[in-house]
Amino acid sequence: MPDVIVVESVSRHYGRHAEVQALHDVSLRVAEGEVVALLGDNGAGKTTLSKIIATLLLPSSGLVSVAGHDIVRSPRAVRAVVSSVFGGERGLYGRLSGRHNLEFFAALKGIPHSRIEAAVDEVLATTGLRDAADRAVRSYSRGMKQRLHLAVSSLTRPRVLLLDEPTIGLDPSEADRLRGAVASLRESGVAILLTSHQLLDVERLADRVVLLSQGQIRSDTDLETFRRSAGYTAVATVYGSGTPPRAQEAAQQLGSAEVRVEPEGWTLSLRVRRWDTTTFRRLAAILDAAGEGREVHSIDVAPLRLEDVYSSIGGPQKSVNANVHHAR
Ligand SMILES: Nc1ncnc2c1ncn2[C@@H]1O[C@H](COP(=O)(O)OP(=O)(O)OP(=O)(O)O)[C@@H](O)[C@H]1O
Repeated sequence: MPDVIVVESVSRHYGRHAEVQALHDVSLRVAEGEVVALLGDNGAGKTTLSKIIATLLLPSSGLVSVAGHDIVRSPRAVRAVVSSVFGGERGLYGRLSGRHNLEFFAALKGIPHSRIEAAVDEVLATTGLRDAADRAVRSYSRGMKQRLHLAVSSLTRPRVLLLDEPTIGLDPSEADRLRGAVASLRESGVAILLTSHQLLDVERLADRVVLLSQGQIRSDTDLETFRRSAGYTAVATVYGSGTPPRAQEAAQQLGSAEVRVEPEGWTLSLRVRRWDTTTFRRLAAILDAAGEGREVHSIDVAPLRLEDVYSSIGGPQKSVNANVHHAR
């Protein structure tokens, strides 16, 4: 697939004396029909990069092109193929129906009168809003408004969609519907740059994950590699009572371990490289240590979540891998 967004060695600073370096030598590509998730803590530079691609900010140095158009030399051509969805309540007309909002924006975007109806019908279908099309937007749920934003953005059939926190504040089923709408846009070949702190969005939608930290790209991998970079694949939690197991021993044998002791019992949390028979036997040996007077009530094993990967490689670094907490 051809690359639709090409960012090459982009730097951007703010301030009269360039005291804030928001982006430093950033290179990134997004292909047609690809969803790339841009992850990073607050202030990492995500918004700055999105704004540069949307031609709202100029880079201090470096090159950016969108669908073959240079953002500095041909900003109009870029704007014609890029759509941004920042969401929220702003920008929609509450008293008008969803369909009328779309017709209004279609006219504003210069879609010829004869093609407006078909364009509106098409985006209502992709965003799952056909049934609600003739209701006033003020009666829409937050998720429906968010999908209407997406519909407005897709009216001109953009080649690039910049999505910022698309599911924030949505309940799980609304968030799923929104992800469905994004997935169908991706199917139609749109290149999507997704900025989100909701790692479920990333997990469900992204083909690649780019981790930005202090204005620099720390990693750029496919979703699976990103997941593996945490160095473990499962999280096991053991609940029991009596003498707590020794965190240090568990960490040596199994990877990383944390023991929490509470009046009613203890919890052993483990991050294991692999949940297999060797791991299972080692864990059993630790728990079964003779004469320690310990009872195991349950063991939960869950596959690694993206949150765990992010906190282990991108979030605050943990220097200790065996901890004991005593709660009172
Ligand atoms: N207009 C501005 N003037 C000065 N500094 C700015 C300006 N906009 C952003 N910055 C700084 O540039 C850096 C990158 O900010 P940016 O908003 O791109 O980060 P972000 O990753 O989008 O953060 P968030 O997740 O909080 O939205 C931060 O240090 C920020 O304080």
